[in-house]
Amino acid sequence: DFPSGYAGYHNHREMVAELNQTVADHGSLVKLSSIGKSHEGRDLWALKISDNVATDENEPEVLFTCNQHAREHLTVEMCLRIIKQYTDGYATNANIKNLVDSREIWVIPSVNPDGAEYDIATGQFRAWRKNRQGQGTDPNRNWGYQWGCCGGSSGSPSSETYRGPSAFSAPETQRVRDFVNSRVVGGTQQIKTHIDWHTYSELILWPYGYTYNDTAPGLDATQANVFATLGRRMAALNGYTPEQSSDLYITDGSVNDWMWNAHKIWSYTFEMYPKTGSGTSGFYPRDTVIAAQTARNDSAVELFLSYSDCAPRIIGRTC
Ligand SMILES: NS(=O)(=O)N[C@@H](Cc1ccccc1)C(=O)O
Ligand SMILES: [Zn+2]
Repeated sequence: DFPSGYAGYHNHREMVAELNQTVADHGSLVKLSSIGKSHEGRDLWALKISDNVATDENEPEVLFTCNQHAREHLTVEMCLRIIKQYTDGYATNANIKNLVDSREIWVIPSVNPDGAEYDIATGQFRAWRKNRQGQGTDPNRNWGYQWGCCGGSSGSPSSETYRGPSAFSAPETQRVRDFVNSRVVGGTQQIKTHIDWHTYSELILWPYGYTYNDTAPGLDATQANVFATLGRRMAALNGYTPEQSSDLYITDGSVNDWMWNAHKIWSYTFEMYPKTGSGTSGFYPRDTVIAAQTARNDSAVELFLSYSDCAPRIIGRTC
């Protein structure tokens, strides 16, 4: 379990209990389902939030994924914050009610539960990043677009950025892939926008990560402008630094590149608090920061949801 000073973080059992409590408290707004199993057999939970939640309505869908990287425990708290905002807030906040009524919101609070549990299993943090297959695969180098193309990952199993033996070799990326693929209804991908939550550095990142170029096959200048404009608008609200992810460093096989190329989903990474840290200490802020550092993103998430029907509207275009 988490060491003292970190009890406010949810371990896997506590996270599942929180999801079940949300179903108990807001049964008409949420539907909890498993999209399958992790390598070690833990359920990968997805919570759907919407009015008429049992019906697949013709509404734009939004996906939030958290905890691809095991040690980035603050991101689980961020996904739980989004769930709380858009369920508890429904009855009292008109903006929240409008967004829940007009969208279908999917939240996957832990993509890598095996790694997250391994990181805390001894009661001392292990600074574990990857999943638990063999020496570990980095889920965020295992996605199937430009996998291993460009020096943005490692072929060495011991590496922190090991891409795996093949694209989608990790059960966890396979399950999220299959879920997203399943949201193609009548030939149209219903999920329009996505945020993948990470720590740390306080950044908002967008594709492509595999190339330094702003435009590349499947991503033209107008689309790059939409990514940057919406990214900058969100950064103005949470104080993070907005940039194309390759401005940070080249990555290949990241979730954002696949979401965009395979489905044209406007897919971002948010790197949360802290802005800087000494090595791995930055991954372990005490639980006293959880409330402020998750609520810090409330307005950026609200703006994101408001543009999720048509992100190009941010630059005055129609869909
Ligand atoms: N969370 S992190 O420290 O691992 N940083 C992320 C940053 C990142 C995320 C998405 C695309 C490119 C880069 C990573 O996957 O390397
Ligand atoms: Zn990460």
